[in-house]
Amino acid sequence: MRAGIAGIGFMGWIHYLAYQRATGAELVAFCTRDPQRRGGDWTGIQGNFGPPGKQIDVSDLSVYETLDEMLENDSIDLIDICLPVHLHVDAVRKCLEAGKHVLCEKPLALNADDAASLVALAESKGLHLMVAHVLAYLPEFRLLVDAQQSGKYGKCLGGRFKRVIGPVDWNPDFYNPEKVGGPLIDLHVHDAHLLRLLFGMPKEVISRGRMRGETASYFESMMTYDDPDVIVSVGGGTIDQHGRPFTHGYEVHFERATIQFEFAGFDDGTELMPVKIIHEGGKIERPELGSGDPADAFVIEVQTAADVLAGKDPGALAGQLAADALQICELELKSIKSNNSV
Ligand SMILES: NC(=O)C1=CN([C@@H]2O[C@H](COP(=O)(O)OP(=O)(O)OC[C@H]3O[C@@H](n4cnc5c(N)ncnc54)[C@H](OP(=O)(O)O)[C@@H]3O)[C@@H](O)[C@H]2O)C=CC1
Ligand SMILES: O=C1CO[C@H](CO)[C@@H](O)[C@@H]1O
Repeated sequence: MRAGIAGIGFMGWIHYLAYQRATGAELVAFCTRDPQRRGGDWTGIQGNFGPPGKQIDVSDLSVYETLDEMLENDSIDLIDICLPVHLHVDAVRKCLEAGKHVLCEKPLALNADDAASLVALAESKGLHLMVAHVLAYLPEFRLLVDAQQSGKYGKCLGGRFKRVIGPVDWNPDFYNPEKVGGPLIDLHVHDAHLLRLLFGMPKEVISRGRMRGETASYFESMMTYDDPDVIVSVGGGTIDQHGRPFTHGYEVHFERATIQFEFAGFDDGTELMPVKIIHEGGKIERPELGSGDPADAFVIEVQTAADVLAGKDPGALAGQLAADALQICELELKSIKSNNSV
């Protein structure tokens, strides 16, 4: 698979690093508005994980200022979209119209209708639209999906999930529904996608939350499914207190095992309650889960995209799952706003 990255920011850099390590997925091009970055100076990029950006060798890469120019390169199979979310819909549409497969960073769009229209467009063109929902490739979360799919611990009966951050002062548009969509669409969508993978679409959603403008800033949701035994609660959002770390975690129970995990990224270091699988009968297993570097999951992600172009099932990357995840977030917002279950 020959790929071109659109947008060189935090995710553009992480995806670039992933292509350096992936097999079968080759980065051949990128586009950026920034002349310095077109010259390979990617210093100054720094996200909340991964190494800082550095000078890269662009001699073997085709470099463009705009996506339109990059789309004229017939040798590119797939465009890897690492642009801000408010640009995703136009960018994905353009790529599909130009006959390119797409791997788009999460969330696919700012709302479920736009996401569904992109999925339909890809289908009508016979192209793959994949969404880089990375959680399903992080080993701490992957093992839940694998256990659910293999049925090795019996039915997945439910769980509690959380994903919370401190104040978002790095992005003034964070709570703007036209730009980022607040924590529901930017952050919680990771869990909505995971829940969709584990449990399907909920039958009923009951959410309560604190609003900030048109979007929820902090919320708790209960979800029920066709199977009355399955009970899920999920919470998240922003706590506006400086120093409050990013945290995520879960406790998920199956018929024959319970799995627990917690992570906190404090300013002065990370703290972890590593994954534990508590088996029926009480045996506690502490599985070895790779290097702990989240960047590894992006290598698997681009490698999986290449496998999809070679004929494999898209699995967690399927565009429809990303559209469903946005629909779950919208159901939660609707429940919060109406003070009713939906
Ligand atoms: N999976 C994950 O863990 C994460 C996913 N994300 C997702 O990745 C996507 C990109 O986020 P992130 O990399 O953090 O964002 P950044 O702001 O760091 O990078 C986005 C890049 O898009 C380009 N761009 C082009 N047009 C515009 C425009 N009009 N306004 C702003 N930027 C523009 C810029 O690159 P240039 O100057 O080269 O054109 C910019 O650097 C989002 O969808 C986000 O939700 C983000 C963080 C983590
Ligand atoms: O997906 C993401 C990971 O978490 C970040 C917050 O810490 C989000 O802003 C980002 O979009």
